[in-house]
Amino acid sequence: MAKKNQTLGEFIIENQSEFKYSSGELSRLINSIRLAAKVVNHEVNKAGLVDILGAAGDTNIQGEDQQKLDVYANNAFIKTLTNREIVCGIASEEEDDFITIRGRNEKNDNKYVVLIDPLDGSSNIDVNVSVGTIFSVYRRVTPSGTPVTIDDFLQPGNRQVAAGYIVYGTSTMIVYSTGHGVNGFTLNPAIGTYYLSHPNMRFPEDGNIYSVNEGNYVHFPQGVKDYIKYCQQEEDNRPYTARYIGSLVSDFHRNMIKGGIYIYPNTSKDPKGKLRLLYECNPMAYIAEQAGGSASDGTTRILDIDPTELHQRVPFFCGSKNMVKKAEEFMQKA
Ligand SMILES: O=P(O)(O)OC[C@H]1O[C@](O)(COP(=O)(O)O)[C@@H](O)[C@@H]1O
Ligand SMILES: [Mg+2]
Ligand SMILES: [Mg+2]
Repeated sequence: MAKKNQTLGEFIIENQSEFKYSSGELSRLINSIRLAAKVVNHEVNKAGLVDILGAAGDTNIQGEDQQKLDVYANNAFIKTLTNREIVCGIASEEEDDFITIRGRNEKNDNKYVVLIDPLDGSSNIDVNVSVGTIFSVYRRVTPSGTPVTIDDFLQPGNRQVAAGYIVYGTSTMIVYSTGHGVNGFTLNPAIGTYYLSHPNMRFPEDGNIYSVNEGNYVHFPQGVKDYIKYCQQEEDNRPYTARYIGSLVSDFHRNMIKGGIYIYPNTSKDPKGKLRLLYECNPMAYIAEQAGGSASDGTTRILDIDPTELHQRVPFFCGSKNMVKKAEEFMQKA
């Protein structure tokens, strides 16, 4: 049973046996993410003082200008996971292709692959608005000891064994699940320890917050336009409140605590949407469902989508169960 203010380290050890394949490997993996998150948090917190603001000068495979903090966070997570010899492969928003991790003597019998969005909400880095990191963990499908292949990464979200995010905001938190509910841990920066501050997090079934970039309204599908009109009507407990931080992790986190829906639909500009299935939508959908919420692409459950590409994009509707259901009804009707 999760005890409030338990440290993350204690929680990981205590709950290890809950995990079907428990061999300590997944615990060590979560511990590595905890460590890398502290390294990144340290840099984020003094972003204005050190040369970490602004663009790094390169573009990633998505055609986006990489920010210096994107690159820093990417290196921090890859280095930590590689050095601790805890995974056999890593895929990242900031890497064109997946990385094969070769352990000692070129043999790697680690069982897990990790997919990460090292820095989520990059457009907010330079303006001191909260950003995050998102991670997703799978057991490999190829034989242990052999180099990973793309098949180890292109698995549907319902096969995740763990997922979570770090939010670097007014406080720094790790929120994750290994399939037994969602727990949130807050970092005490003075001593560098995470404490269980939000045990058993649950999405309220209903909410009154909607998060969507209405600046793209004219490009939205009719169903989304109709749903936004519905949110703005004077009726029942509406109009809802519009809140959009522009960092998926932060918008999701607020909506999970208060009740709400986040929508990044396909648009006439981006027919497949903007967010990436493997390291943004799958892990957030996993957390949402573990917390009693739901996530779809407007019709199909996100976790049931069979991935075909490492950086593929999907429309994303995620949050309080009844709000997502209502938005899907508008998408079907349109
Ligand atoms: O500026 P827009 O088009 O509203 O997009 C904001 C969305 O894009 C993202 O920044 C994409 O993530 P990255 O910053 O990791 O590329 C989300 O965090 C956010 O919700
Ligand atoms: Mg992102
Ligand atoms: Mg990112």
